[in-house]
Amino acid sequence: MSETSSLIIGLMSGTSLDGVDGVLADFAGGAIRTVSAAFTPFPPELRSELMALQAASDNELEREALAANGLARCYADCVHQLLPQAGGPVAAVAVHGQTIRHRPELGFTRQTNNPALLAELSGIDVIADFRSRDIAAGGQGAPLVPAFHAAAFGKPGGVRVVVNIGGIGNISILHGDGRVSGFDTGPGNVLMDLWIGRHLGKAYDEHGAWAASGTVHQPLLRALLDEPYFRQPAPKSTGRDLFHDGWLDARLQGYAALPPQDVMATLTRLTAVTIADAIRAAHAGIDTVHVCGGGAYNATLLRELGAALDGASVASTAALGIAPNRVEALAFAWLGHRFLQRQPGNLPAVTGARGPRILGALYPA
Ligand SMILES: Nc1ncnc2c1ncn2[C@@H]1O[C@H](COP(=O)(O)OP(=O)(O)OP(=O)(O)O)[C@@H](O)[C@H]1O
Ligand SMILES: CC(=O)N[C@H]1[C@@H]2OC[C@@H](O2)[C@@H](O)[C@@H]1O[C@H](C)C(=O)O
Repeated sequence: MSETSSLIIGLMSGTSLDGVDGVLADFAGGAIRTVSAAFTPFPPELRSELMALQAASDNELEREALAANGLARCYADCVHQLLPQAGGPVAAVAVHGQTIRHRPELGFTRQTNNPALLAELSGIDVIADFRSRDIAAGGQGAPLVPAFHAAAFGKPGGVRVVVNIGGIGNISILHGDGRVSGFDTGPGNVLMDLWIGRHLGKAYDEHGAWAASGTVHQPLLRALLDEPYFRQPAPKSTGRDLFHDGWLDARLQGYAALPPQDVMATLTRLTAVTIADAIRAAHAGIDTVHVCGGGAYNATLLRELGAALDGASVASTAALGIAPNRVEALAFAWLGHRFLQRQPGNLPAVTGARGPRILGALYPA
């Protein structure tokens, strides 16, 4: 480990399963600064294997180990894209891994990865496995980004709301007195991606154009909203363990005649209203929300979110200085920085853990 370097690389591959977002960050003097960013898409075979590993399947122990090796190679590619901009030693690579199971109620979460191989391929200390200590302390192990949102976006004396819309959605309410609340709201893009993939063979609905061509179907929306997770009190977190194709297909029974673009419009509305309801329940009278994650590029979704919040203004985190597609990777760089300082990374008020804990495990170079 380079004790003197303030540079840390953060790597995030999230529930959308599109690839690896990486940032090279500089934490010198207590600042949080992005030096450069990179994206490494997953090779198609790795993506489909990671997708298959989201549910129980044949010979999954061996297949998971092989996928972890493939992932580590993708992470190493992303690190090698970022290193030329470092201009000096990098203290550590902080890597999330790929969630393939998230079952805090059973006492585990699994972010597959081979951090030892990444340390070998990069020659840099690797910090991995950020969620399991929080779960060991009775927490959800997620969401972890609210602590980073508070550090990067908090506004003393005023309330800020940050919404991450990745595969899953999660909110952070940053209160003016320093208190932070937050939880996973439910589906972000995961159901929309699934639906457009099935009908148009596309990875996602570019700018929400397809959804905008359809009409929201109220009975289907009510059927989708009739999911106990939405009413469950925080702390709570979720993932593809709940929101997968089987979940959607069960609720679509009886709606086979609906035009697919109407289903898309309804799924987009579902994401917007579940996020808006969660924000309203956590704090009344919000006039602005800041969105990050890939959903920030879906104009229809942002319009729906503003409407569901009674006309509140919806901006991207770019307005606060960090591009929406960089926030999560930067959050993991920050969590790596906390680990190196032996500072807690979790917020017990968010995850429900018994107390603050240092998150992560070190694989020396
Ligand atoms: N131009 C765009 N138009 C519409 N949607 C987009 C656009 N760009 C990205 N997205 C959406 O954002 C998703 C990727 O978001 P992101 O990378 O934040 O997710 P993630 O980090 O994998 O998920 P999570 O935060 O749940 O772990 C894509 O799958 C797509 O649905
Ligand atoms: C178990 C897991 O990987 N959860 C992810 C997922 O993607 C969004 C949401 O669900 C959030 O809970 C979390 O990611 C972010 C980075 C978090 O921990 O805050």
